[in-house]
Amino acid sequence: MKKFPVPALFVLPALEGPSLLIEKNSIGDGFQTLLDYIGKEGEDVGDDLVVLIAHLQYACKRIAAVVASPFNSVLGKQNKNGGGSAERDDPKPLDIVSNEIILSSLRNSGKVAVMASEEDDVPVWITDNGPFVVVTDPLDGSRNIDASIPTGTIFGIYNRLVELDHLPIKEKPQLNSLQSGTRLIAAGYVLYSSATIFCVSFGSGTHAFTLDHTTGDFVLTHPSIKVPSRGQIYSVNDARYFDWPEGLRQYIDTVRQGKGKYPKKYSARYICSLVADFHRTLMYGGVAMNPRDHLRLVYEANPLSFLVEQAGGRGSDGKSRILSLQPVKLHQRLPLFLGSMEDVEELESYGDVQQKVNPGYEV
Ligand SMILES: O=P(O)(O)OC[C@H]1O[C@](O)(COP(=O)(O)O)[C@@H](O)[C@@H]1O
Repeated sequence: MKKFPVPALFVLPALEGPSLLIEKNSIGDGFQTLLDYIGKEGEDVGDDLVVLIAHLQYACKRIAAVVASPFNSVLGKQNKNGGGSAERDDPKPLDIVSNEIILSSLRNSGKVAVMASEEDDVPVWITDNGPFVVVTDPLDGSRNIDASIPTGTIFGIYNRLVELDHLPIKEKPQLNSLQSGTRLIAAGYVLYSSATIFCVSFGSGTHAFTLDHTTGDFVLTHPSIKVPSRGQIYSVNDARYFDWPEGLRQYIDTVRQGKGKYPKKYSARYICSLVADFHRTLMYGGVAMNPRDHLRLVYEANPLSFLVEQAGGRGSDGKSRILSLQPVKLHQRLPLFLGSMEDVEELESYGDVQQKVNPGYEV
């Protein structure tokens, strides 16, 4: 039998059972956990941000436990009392629990001035001298929870705008939260799936850490992720085909037939859970999209665009770079196209790809 050269590997000794083989990372040796990686010997993001990330990862471990709990079936049900608003969908109890878990961790960190959440009408002012502003969708894809389909937490981190400190408490949380995506200092998501993955960027590459349930640590498993410049997968809810504009129909028809710039027939993948669809796109390339005004600029589009750009890809609203858009309101929705540079650029070249018809779909 042909022998393959063994790549540089190191072996993490397991307490019991088979050893766990993990590819040696390209950032350097020794940065095995998320907290190692962002500490002084790693990317050194600064003490304040280390404290914030430590609290955030703790919150996400708690959410991971809640979504996997046998007792979550009640929490997954729709909130019959509403609780949404004109701009927000009705939250499920699990959305609310996740929101509270994140809020309490951010409070405990002492490092956060404002938290703006997809689940709250207005941002919460936490502490005057907290250096950071956190925007978050605490549990995206919660409509999937009863079927145990993956969900995720999305977050973005900005510096607090000290020049706004003199403003009244009614104004400064909102203005701090409406910063353009170009000002993000970090962003990430946590995927709750067969593995729990914490994917983050501090502005120099996108890195993913997988939860090791034996130690409770997020271990670096995907350093310096590069989204392939071209994929062969499109991800969209194509039951909406007849509500799409002509340009988007043409694009999808073209790549399905292998008649696009990349002469291969594309495959479709759509989980209908943004973090899961985005994570797969980061790994395999292609384009993940929601062409109607549904996903939110502040909580979803900006953080994920930051991550995909840091991985060499593109985040677009079908016409422009997402990160360059100035948010005008907190719960602003927009069409979203994320993925491989060449795929997103090719899609944009069809011009008319934003779905204007948005009748309100039941499922
Ligand atoms: O119904 P569509 O247009 O396929 O939208 C699905 C998208 O909506 C989401 O479920 C988020 O919407 P909600 O915030 O209303 O749950 C994403 O996870 C998913 O990608």
